[in-house]
Amino acid sequence: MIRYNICFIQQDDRFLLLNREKPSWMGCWNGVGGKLEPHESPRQSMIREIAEETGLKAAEYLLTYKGLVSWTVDREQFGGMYLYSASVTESFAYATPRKTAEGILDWKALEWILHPKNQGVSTNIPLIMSHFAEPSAFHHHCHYDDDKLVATMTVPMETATEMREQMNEYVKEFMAQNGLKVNQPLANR
Ligand SMILES: Nc1nc2c([nH]c(=O)n2[C@H]2C[C@H](O)[C@@H](COP(=O)(O)OP(=O)(O)OP(=O)(O)O)O2)c(=O)[nH]1
Repeated sequence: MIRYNICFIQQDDRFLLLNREKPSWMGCWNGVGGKLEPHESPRQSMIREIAEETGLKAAEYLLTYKGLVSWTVDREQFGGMYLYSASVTESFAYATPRKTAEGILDWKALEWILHPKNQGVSTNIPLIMSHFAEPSAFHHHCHYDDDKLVATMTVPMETATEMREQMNEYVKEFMAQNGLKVNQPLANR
């Protein structure tokens, strides 16, 4: 059910974003991350993805678990990703733009990422990142209809052990509140 992870690597007020070459993501700046491999913990997977996509080693940043992002699409698909931030020290030099096998990496200012008219970042990033300064982990859910983001919610997520249960409950409540129906129990997706 939660098959992906994503990390926003931070240095001062800028974030290292990836513009993937994959047709589905092209032209869209997003965090670093990908799919969890079987038997990997979310954190192990995040460290592996960061290394694969940026070359950064675990000793070079401080990884913080920020919560969960999930989405429902056209009342059919349901997906989720573990959310992390990573901070690198002020003095750490990581030159960009950098062309990698996945696409282009570049530092982007938070102000640019959050700008209301910015269409160059993945749609839900400004919403996710506006909660980044909060000290506790949160769950952000978004619903898309016909490729448009039509409803979102953000709730605090207190403990990792309650995470999956909480997520299902919140999503069911959210779907009901918005008059949306899913055809199968969310847990089986
Ligand atoms: N901002 C944002 N990111 C998303 C959403 N959905 C989603 O999969 N992502 C993230 C998760 C991953 O970090 C990335 C997907 O990358 P990808 O398409 O290259 O993943 P992949 O399955 O090929 O994984 P991999 O080969 O890199 O292991 O995008 C979304 O709705 N919003």
